[in-house]
Amino acid sequence: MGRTCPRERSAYDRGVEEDIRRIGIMGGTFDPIHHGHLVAASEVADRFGLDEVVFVPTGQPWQKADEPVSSAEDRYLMTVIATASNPRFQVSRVDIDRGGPTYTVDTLRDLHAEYGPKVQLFFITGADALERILSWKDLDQMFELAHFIGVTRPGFELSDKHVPADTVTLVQVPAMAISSTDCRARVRRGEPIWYLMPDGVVQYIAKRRLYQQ
Ligand SMILES: Nc1ncnc2c1ncn2[C@@H]1O[C@H](COP(=O)(O)OP(=O)(O)OP(=O)(O)O)[C@@H](O)[C@H]1O
Ligand SMILES: O=C(O)c1ccc[n+]([C@@H]2O[C@H](COP(=O)([O-])O)[C@@H](O)[C@H]2O)c1
Repeated sequence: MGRTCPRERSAYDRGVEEDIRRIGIMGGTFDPIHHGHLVAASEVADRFGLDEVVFVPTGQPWQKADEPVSSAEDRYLMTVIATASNPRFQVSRVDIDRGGPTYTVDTLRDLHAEYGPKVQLFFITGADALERILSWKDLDQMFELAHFIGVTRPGFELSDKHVPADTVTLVQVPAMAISSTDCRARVRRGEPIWYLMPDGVVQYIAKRRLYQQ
């Protein structure tokens, strides 16, 4: 693993005005959201002294175009349910409401426009997504709009060799061997998903009969 540090806030505070808000962005398809996402966001918020973390469900995840994805409204509501109890967690509809394929460069532009100039954005991404980041749209502009934080994920190597120097910080988070793919397969097979995600999300999946086939 490359550069890591147990507490990152001081490094990023240098030269930063006191009244600048530090906002984490946790983008994902969240089909469904699970405790791997929530633990990663919580851990990064603590290490980087973030004022809040905004969860941003994708509109159309263009790199998952070959896979069936649940409706944006179901994924948005599950994300709201999962984050509701944490006062520092918010959910944004920017990627859903923009329409079309979701590109992180647009997410960051829209959130900068919404939050105004006195904000610093930190985009949180798991090791698997970081591996593929060079395939994302308008990389140079994207890296100018936020600092990227790559987090560990069981089964994947966390490396910053895919990104330009100084654009990403790597962070170890408690290992949660959970994926949305596995959660969907469990529902299909009639296996429990309790405790892999917040109870309200388990109940929402049952109520809406998601992932039955
Ligand atoms: N268990 C986990 N630990 C750390 N990061 C995770 C974990 N699960 C997902 N992430 C990260 O959260 C972000 C959103 O992930 P996503 O919504 O695609 O979930 P997923 O579990 O990877 O879904 P799928 O299995 O459908 O691909 C990505 O950056 C991903 O790397
Ligand atoms: O910008 C891109 O081209 C791009 C390509 C693939 C994924 N992303 C973003 O990466 C985040 C995780 O995506 P996913 O598909 O792993 O759920 C989510 O915020 C996506 O919008 C972004």
